[in-house]
Amino acid sequence: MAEVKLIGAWFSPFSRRVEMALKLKGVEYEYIEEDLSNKSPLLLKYNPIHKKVPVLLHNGKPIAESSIIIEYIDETWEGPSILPKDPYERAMARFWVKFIDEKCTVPMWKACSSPGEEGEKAKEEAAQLLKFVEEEIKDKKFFGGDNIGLVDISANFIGYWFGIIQELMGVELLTKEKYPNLCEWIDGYINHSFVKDNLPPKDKMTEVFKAFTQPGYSGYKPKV
Ligand SMILES: N[C@@H](CCC(=O)N[C@@H](CS)C(=O)NCC(=O)O)C(=O)O
Repeated sequence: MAEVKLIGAWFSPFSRRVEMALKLKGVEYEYIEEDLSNKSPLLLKYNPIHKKVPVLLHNGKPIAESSIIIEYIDETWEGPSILPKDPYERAMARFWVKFIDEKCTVPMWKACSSPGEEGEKAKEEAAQLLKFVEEEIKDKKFFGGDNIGLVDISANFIGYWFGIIQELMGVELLTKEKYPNLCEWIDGYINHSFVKDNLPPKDKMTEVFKAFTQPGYSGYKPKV
């Protein structure tokens, strides 16, 4: 039997994406929790370039970068498709994942965490970028159509993590009034039985974000 291991961090939206993909396909795997404030020789050996989680090990061979891992999982195991079959739809799914990862996440994070002018600028930028995502989801149940797919899994920061940060920091950016479609997607997404079971508990996540904001905190913190 194939041996599948995942090096991850429980609080990481990127790790959770991969866990969701493995579970969607029904792949059995061993989970190895990484301490990002004191990286293990295992992580450094298998992801020497980025030194980040997640890393998937399949029969001892490593794959890094969550989007690449998810595509690998989709191509390797049978079960519900994570990427659309149609080449155009597949290209567009990749486009939205890239857009969310490379354009949206940092301003969203800064909108909540940066003080003063930088924070205000980030809020404006994030608000505009989220409008594109709002347009894309429109009246679809999921980005993947009727079923959860690549973009849904990959938008888990928007769907879950961001809500916790907003609440903690008292920011009201992604609201029902301004983003009704996206908020409806969030409701459907986080309450979907499969997703619900694959998200870190809100109170534990809040503690992590609280710790990041403490003066003198020296543990792992996302670099933006
Ligand atoms: N582009 C990467 C991002 C992964 C990532 O940022 N992982 C964070 C945890 S949320 C990490 O391992 N950070 C360690 C570091 O920056 O040193 C992916 O999609 O897998």
